[in-house]
Amino acid sequence: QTNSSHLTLSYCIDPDWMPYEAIRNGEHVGISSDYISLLAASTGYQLELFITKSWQESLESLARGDCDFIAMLNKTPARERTMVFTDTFFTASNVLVAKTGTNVVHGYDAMDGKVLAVVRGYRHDEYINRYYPHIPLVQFDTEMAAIQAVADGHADVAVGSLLAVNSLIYTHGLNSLQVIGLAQPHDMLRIGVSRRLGQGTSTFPLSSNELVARFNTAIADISELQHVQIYRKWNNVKYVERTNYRVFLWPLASVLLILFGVIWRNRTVAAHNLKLTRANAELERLQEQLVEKNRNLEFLSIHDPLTGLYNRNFMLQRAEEAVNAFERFKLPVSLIVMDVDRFKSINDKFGHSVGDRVLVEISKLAQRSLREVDIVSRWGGEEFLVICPNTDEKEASVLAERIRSRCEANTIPPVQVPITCSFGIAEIQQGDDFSSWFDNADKCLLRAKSEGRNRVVCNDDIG
Ligand SMILES: Nc1nc2c(ncn2[C@@H]2O[C@H](COP(=O)(O)OP(=O)(O)OP(=O)(O)O)[C@@H](O)[C@H]2O)c(=O)[nH]1
Repeated sequence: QTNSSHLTLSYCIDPDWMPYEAIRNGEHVGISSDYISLLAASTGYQLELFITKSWQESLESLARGDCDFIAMLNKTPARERTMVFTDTFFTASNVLVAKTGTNVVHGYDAMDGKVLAVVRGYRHDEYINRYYPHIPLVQFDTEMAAIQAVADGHADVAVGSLLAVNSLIYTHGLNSLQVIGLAQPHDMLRIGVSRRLGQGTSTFPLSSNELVARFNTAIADISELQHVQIYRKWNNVKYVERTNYRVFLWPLASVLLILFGVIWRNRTVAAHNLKLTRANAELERLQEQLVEKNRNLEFLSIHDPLTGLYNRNFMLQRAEEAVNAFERFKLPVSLIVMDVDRFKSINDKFGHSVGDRVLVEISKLAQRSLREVDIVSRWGGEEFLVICPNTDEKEASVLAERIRSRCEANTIPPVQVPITCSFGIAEIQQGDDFSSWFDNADKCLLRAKSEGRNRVVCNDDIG
């Protein structure tokens, strides 16, 4: 009679075959670890992991009797010599892996001289040697080493179980590799119980066949839901993570692209705006220059550039207006013609620029001496003309006298002596046009000159 709760069995696994099984920090992890837990619970046996460093070592440990069974492996004719196998409790596809861009290969018949990487002691090693002896094989200790050999160009194709291959490709970032086809046969994973069990030195009360029968009962009890849960638990977190990265990659790239687009556009617009602002500022400056020039032109068109007084053209227009206004309103208006005395001698003696300065000073003096309403202009050379609106001859002669006396009292350096002026005045008469009106004033000026200069002569004085 056996008390199953005290019965202990040790088992070996492949220490590096995720997600099927592996030893991590001395613990059994992976798909087979969950099945072992279910079987332990179902049988009541204590199932203990015997730690090994490689798959080869696990097979050897079983052969030596260090472990009683192997947790998960395929049945092969060679293995059947040392093990009795349970029913299959997990199936998985095998795949061929090669560099991205390699043609798809359907099975080993299409290998076409390619060098195939396999794991030493795995079923494929035995299977290909038996059925496809012409395929050149290179053997590696782990699936990772076999796949890495393809990535590094030491082999053309590697064969491995789908889940493990996926896991390795994605956890190790071997982006240059891809699955190029399915490889027969599929994995039909079972427990392999050592034929030594129940024989020789074995203290276990059941024979290997009896234990297999016991395990088969437990395997049959595993529900489909439990199978699915185990599969989903271990099939393969990394793969999902990586898929997520890809899901985010395009949106992220699009967002970055749009962001760069917006930044680039803003920079372009800003640069364009800066150009526009500068162009506008330049335009404004030119416009101001133009306005200023127009203002100068306008000024020059009606002013004398030397003295700043109105010029002859402007004065002619104002004089015509004065004649017209007189014809309509009969209000008195007088004309004063003023001429600098002996100006030629000033030019001759002191030079033309001193002569210019004298003209400027006398202009200012005349302007200061007249009323707001009077219009004073430089008529030509050293001759000035003043229109005095609402002014009769007598009143105009008072104005002229004021200018005359101020000139006389004034000296303009370097001319030592006072510079005097002579004046002719005529009030407009009925029937006068500008020409006759001016002639009258000019005659008076000639009289003033001939009578000794520095004096004011009115039309009335001539009679
Ligand atoms: N410096 C200067 N001289 C001028 C200007 N316009 C005319 N003149 C000179 O003024 C002088 C006028 O001389 P005249 O017409 O002989 O008369 P005046 O010397 O003033 O003698 P009276 O009029 O008879 O008193 C001439 O020599 C002209 O060359 C000017 O804008 N600047």
